Amino acid sequence: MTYGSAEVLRGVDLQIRRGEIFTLLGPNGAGKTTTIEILEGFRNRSAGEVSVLGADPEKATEAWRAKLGIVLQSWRDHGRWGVRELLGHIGSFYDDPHDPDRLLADLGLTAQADQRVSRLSGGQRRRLDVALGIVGRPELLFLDEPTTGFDPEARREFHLLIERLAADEGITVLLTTHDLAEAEKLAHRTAILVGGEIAVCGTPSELARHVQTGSHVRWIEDGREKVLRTEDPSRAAWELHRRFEGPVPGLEIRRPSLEESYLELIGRAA
Ligand SMILES: Nc1ncnc2c1ncn2[C@@H]1O[C@H](COP(=O)(O)OP(=O)(O)OP(=O)(O)O)[C@@H](O)[C@H]1O
Repeated sequence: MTYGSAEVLRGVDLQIRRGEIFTLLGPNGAGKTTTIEILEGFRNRSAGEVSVLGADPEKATEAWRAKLGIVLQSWRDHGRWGVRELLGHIGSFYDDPHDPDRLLADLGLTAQADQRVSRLSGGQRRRLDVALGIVGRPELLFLDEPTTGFDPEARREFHLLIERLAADEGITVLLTTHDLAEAEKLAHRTAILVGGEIAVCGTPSELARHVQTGSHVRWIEDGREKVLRTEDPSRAAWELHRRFEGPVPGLEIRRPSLEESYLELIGRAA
């Protein structure tokens, strides 16, 4: 995918299964939003093939669009609307919408039903965003960085909600995030996008295996900390022991956390 002459996606090859919670993880500018905008049919691609629910998003029909739920990164302000009123209004565009009160109850927004949207907290607005995304009973829900700005409690509740939607309603969820812990917690599978390419794709344990390669061996030499990344830390320690002709000052061998490995991966690829 190119914007003018700038190539921002290169050979992104993905298959997402029905009923799956799939996260697209990556740093700022990795191409996550561009990818999902192409899948949503909001952005025309410059090359490649795309099929979403059996159709090419560029040739989308209204019937195809009605099967999607879309929660955008930026809030489209409907601040003057009442919460229930807005949900009922958006629902009226669909054939078989959810009952607004039921949905508000499911999302923990019953107490806010008669409030103006502009009065909601950030977390409540995000939950309303999700309610708006699912009111038409979509088969596929796109969520672009849904938990940005959430406190830990709101994040946890949101994760439970997404898990429930996938389990109870069989909705396929594609969610973008910067947060590795979120992807690990929530996703059946995750693709890490770095610089427009998929660096790794798999289940949380596959991700850990791919990303967490090697150990860090640290020691002090000439008054400075040295770090070696290696697949064979015992050999490295043995060689250091020989070189120092005895105990190695400050020797430490540690397997990096998944978070550290991820940061290293995106740092290396950037
Ligand atoms: N309309 C546009 N015109 C030109 N370049 C764009 C446009 N939209 C995005 N880009 C560039 O494409 C690249 C990918 O952007 P994109 O928004 O897809 O990344 P992202 O992974 O969603 O980032 P973030 O996490 O910051 O939202 C970036 O370098 C960005 O500057």
